[in-house]
Amino acid sequence: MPPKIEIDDLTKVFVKKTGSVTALQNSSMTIEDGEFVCLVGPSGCGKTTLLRILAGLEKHSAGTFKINAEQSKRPLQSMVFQEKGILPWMTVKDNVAFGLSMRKVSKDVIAKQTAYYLEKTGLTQFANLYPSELSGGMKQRVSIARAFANDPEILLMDEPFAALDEQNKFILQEELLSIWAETKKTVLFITHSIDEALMLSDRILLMSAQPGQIIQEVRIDRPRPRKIEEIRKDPELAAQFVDIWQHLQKEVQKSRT
Ligand SMILES: Nc1ncnc2c1ncn2[C@@H]1O[C@H](COP(=O)(O)OP(=O)(O)OP(=O)(O)O)[C@@H](O)[C@H]1O
Repeated sequence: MPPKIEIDDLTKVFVKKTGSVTALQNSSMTIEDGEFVCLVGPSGCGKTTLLRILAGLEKHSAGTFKINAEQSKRPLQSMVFQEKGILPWMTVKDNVAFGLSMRKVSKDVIAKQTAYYLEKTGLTQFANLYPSELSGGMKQRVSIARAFANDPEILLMDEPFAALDEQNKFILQEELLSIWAETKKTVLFITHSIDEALMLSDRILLMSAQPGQIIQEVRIDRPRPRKIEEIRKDPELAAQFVDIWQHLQKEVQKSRT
């Protein structure tokens, strides 16, 4: 099977009146079908830009990328953002159903898929509430439920849990992993948290300071769900934590000078 995502020498230059910014330069990576990959890198290195290009929200300046689709009727990608991902004028249920209803899927399928992911994310009893009535954690559950219900070829997640408290973050990470294990979707997930990357990933890709390039990859061969205590106790994972930490320190330093 070909890789699910193939990115070759991708470059993005933002041209502004005051000058231009090279957000990505000759960035390359391949992501296998069903892989969960976290992108980690210093602020401003182009992580969000890369995701936005893959989502079709931004045009790249040079290079190529390809998302290999399995089914022509499926959307190529769904994106989950840190905030503002859900529509305030729609109920929880309608938000989850949104992507499917845009695709004119039959009402029965929409009802079934929506009910399934509401249940999976613990939202069934809140189905008729509006976003303003929800906590931050519940809003992110709605985003995740909608993204999976949409049944895309790949999922793009841009720091989806960054604004949540530690407890909620942990619960949502577990829920995400449980749905991912069932669906085996290919996920590209941006995080600033090394712990989060170690908890979730098959592979962590480390990016350089701007302009962003992939400069190292770390494989995490441990069964999931992983517990933070296990990550701390495991000498290999602890060493990987330090390695990634040092890499980030170095790149942050570079981006400041
Ligand atoms: N629409 C835009 N116009 C001009 N410059 C932009 C635009 N979007 C991003 N940039 C610039 O591109 C660079 C990369 O931004 P991007 O948001 O991709 O970084 P990031 O790695 O996601 O950062 P963070 O971790 O802080 O979210 C930054 O210098 C940013 O200012």
